[in-house]
Amino acid sequence: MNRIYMIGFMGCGKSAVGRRLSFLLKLPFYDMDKEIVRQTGKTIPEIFEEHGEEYFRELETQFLQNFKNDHCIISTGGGVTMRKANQKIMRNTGLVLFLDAPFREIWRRIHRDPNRPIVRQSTREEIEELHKARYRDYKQTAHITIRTEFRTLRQITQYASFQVKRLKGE
Ligand SMILES: Nc1ncnc2c1ncn2[C@@H]1O[C@H](COP(=O)(O)OP(=O)(O)O)[C@@H](O)[C@H]1O
Ligand SMILES: O=C(O)C1=C[C@@H](OP(=O)(O)O)[C@@H](O)[C@H](O)C1
Ligand SMILES: [Mg+2]
Repeated sequence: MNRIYMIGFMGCGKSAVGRRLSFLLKLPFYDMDKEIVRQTGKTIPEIFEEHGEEYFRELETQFLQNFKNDHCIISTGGGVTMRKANQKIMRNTGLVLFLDAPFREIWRRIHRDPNRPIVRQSTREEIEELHKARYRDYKQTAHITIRTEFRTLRQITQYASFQVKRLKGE
């Protein structure tokens, strides 16, 4: 299949860049978190509070296993690479783009956001540890790593588009 997946830590820009890239490449856009909210009728914090993180992880895997559309852009949630099965599905069904943002920038963007339950429950130090712990999985899963520091959303989107076309031989 011919999908484009955006991966990376919370706040690295997956949703924002994914949406812009979908306009640029004229492809439908899906945000996994939004799809899960739509399917369950619950917000992400509600799912975490009522059922726990493991249940949310299961919903992510089910989404990846059951999703049928091809030729589209999918922005994932920052924890999607925690499961090897998810890594495998993504690599086997599309191109995987990792948005690599510096932690201080990530923290600035996410620390006051009430919609990210993991941030709400943790200290800055804990989130920084999580960023470090996940970094290798992002790198290993991605076909392309894009460093976002000092780049605007527009520049990142254009660079992503260029890399996608290059890898597809267009
Ligand atoms: N390169 C960037 N420059 C400026 N703002 C950015 C950049 N990348 C992301 N943002 C902003 O940071 C916030 C978090 O981005 P978002 O796309 O929701 O991240 P993610 O989906 O990876 O968690 C949004 O308000 C977004 O517009
Ligand atoms: O990193 C994580 O474990 C999570 C990231 C979130 O998505 P974003 O990466 O879009 O913030 C969302 O899936 C959930 O809050 C858990
Ligand atoms: Mg997002």
